[in-house]
Amino acid sequence: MGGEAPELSEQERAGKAFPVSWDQFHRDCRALTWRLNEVGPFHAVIAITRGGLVPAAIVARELGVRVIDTVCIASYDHTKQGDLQVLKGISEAAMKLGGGTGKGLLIVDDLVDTGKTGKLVREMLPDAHFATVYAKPKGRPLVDTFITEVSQDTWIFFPWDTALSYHPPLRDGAA
Ligand SMILES: O=P(O)(O)OC[C@H]1O[C@H](OP(=O)(O)OP(=O)(O)O)[C@H](O)[C@@H]1O
Ligand SMILES: O=c1[nH]c(=O)c2nc[nH]c2[nH]1
Ligand SMILES: [Mg+2]
Repeated sequence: MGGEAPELSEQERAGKAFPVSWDQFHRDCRALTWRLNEVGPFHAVIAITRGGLVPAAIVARELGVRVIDTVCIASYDHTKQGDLQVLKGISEAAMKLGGGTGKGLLIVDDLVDTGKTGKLVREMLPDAHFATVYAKPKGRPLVDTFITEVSQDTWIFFPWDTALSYHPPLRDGAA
């Protein structure tokens, strides 16, 4: 008997699902921009890839920012977080625009969860403004501006990771 219990993924631990449609995501990004418009102007947007690319494009479009750079970080293998890997750092040109500390730069990501990714980027650009569309409680203190908070035990499903599929009715045999 015995044997080790299988390690649960973030999603299995999370349990609750929060699916987000393209329409909802676009609206939430626009709402984020309304808040950011009070804080800017910004010299450039720094998208944390890959999840930050879509909100960064929408926010930059609304704010009229044309300089967009990326910091490429990977940590989740599907729903399980491993070590953070910086695959590409911030470009020299963007660093220069932020005076070396990120002043006047806007970092954008889709969400903060544990806050590990956000913390790493904040260390690279301590004076930048950090915005995410969604925030979970553990990562929330790292973010300057966000739109919706979801509980730590919720998994957010983004429209680029999902597809429409059949859902059986609640009552057995009702199909
Ligand atoms: O606050 P944390 O616990 O660090 O998690 C948040 C990060 O995790 C996801 O990225 P992921 O590493 O899965 O890569 P992706 O953006 O390429 O999907 C998400 O887009 C955030 O960047
Ligand atoms: O699609 C995702 N949904 C989440 O809730 C999450 N947390 C970390 N990384 C995540 N990716
Ligand atoms: Mg990401």
